[in-house]
Amino acid sequence: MKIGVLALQGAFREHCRMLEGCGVTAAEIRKPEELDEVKGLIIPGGESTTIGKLMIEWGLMDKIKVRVEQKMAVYGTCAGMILLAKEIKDSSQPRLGIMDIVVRRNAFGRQRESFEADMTVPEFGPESLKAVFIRAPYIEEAGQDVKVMAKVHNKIVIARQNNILVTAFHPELTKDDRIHQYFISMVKNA
Ligand SMILES: NC(=O)CC[C@H](N)C(=O)O
Repeated sequence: MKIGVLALQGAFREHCRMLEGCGVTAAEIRKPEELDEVKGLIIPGGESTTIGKLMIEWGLMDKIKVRVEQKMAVYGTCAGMILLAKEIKDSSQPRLGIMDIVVRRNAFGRQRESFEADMTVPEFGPESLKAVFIRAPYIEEAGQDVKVMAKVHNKIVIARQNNILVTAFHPELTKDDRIHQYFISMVKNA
């Protein structure tokens, strides 16, 4: 099975490494036609304004939307989560806008530019998940069809809406591959 990682800007190499470690072939995606060869897509962390602009410039914005509507599984990390959100607080930046969530960018405040936190994810069992947050957003509101999977400091940081998964943090920067394993099972069942 082949999963794509949007490789325009940001932490895409780390996601590829993580997927390969899970026994899946990872493909860096830069052109719309490369999407035809993958069953799922990861949108990495980085700078959401830059990634959004490049998605339009490279002709990927509409094609990704159509593929997700056709049930391709997609997983957005941090900036990737921002790009999937229907509403971004105080911003009109380009986005896919396909998940029923309201996000706030750089939301944990200045002292919390970057931090680690442990969280419980009921789907993953009792062992807590350590996560790295870097100028992270959080989900301020989630629609009816959105399943909240974990919170940190009482803010939503993992959520799923059908074939769309998002995390406010960067699991590709840790050794714990449970989020990637979970996404791979979403791709298999899509
Ligand atoms: N680690 C990240 O992806 C940071 C996201 C970045 N702060 C943004 O708003 O796009």
